[in-house]
Amino acid sequence: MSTPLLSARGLALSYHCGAPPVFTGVDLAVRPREIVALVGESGCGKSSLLGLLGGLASPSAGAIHFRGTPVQRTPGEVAVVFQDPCLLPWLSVEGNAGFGLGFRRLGLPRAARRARVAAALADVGLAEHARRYPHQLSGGMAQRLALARALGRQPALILLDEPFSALDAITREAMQALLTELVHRRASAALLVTHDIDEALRVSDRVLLMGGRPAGIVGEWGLLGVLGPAPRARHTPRILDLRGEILDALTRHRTSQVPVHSVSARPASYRLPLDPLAISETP
Ligand SMILES: Nc1ncnc2c1ncn2[C@@H]1O[C@H](COP(=O)(O)OP(=O)(O)OP(=O)(O)O)[C@@H](O)[C@H]1O
Repeated sequence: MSTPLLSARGLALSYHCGAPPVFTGVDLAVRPREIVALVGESGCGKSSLLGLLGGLASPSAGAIHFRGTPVQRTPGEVAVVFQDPCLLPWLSVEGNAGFGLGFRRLGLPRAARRARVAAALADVGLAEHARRYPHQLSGGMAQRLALARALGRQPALILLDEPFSALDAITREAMQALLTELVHRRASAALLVTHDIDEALRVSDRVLLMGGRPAGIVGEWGLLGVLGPAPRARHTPRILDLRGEILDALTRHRTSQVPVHSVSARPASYRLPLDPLAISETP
């Protein structure tokens, strides 16, 4: 098996000295060309874990390795995409896509920067909107631009924190297909934090479930051999079985005390809400 691009061993995080840890003992790995989905109940620590992996905070314990080497700072080969596209309103689409590429430490000549931005905007279908400004974009376009900004760095690994959760269902599916296509074509890898088990089953090669208190990785499902390559059709019988399995595991490893109603009587056509545990059973 190939060396993981990114791996974590025994990661723990407490936000304050003496506070109970949000998670402990987290081991995970993301391999080249792999899309891994991280799912779990709201508040269990998914974003906090992604923040550690993306270098936005330091762990209380444990180690992060990149290409097998321990790292203190997240390398430039890792890019992060947040739920909020975080665009700079005074910069054009082109300017936002290239933001950061001009940093001196990257040493990128102007022509190379322009080529990267053009390629990234073409990849996400925004080439013809390069001169627009963020207020002239739809939510889906803004999210594609955030993805283009990450792609411009030509990352080996993209960390995504619920990047599509604010989009309508059709745009979300288009973005999911785009993400899988880009990861496969650019031979990179992705770790996707999502509330949405359907999304995890549609786009990922492997699902990790975070849960418990303090949280940890409590379940893992390899999808590639079972469901074939992503993106996948919705609601095939095997996907529905797996969705039930993951939801049951999620319920067993709950973090919070939000009441949960029976999941067994749910019809096959039941549509998961964004937070699968915030279920109010209307007849
Ligand atoms: N900066 C912070 N300071 C203190 N506590 C924090 C901070 N950020 C998050 N937390 C706490 O850490 C826990 C995990 O939060 P986190 O946002 O990582 O969960 P999550 O699984 O991503 O949630 P959601 O799915 O709702 O986004 C929560 O109890 C939260 O209140």
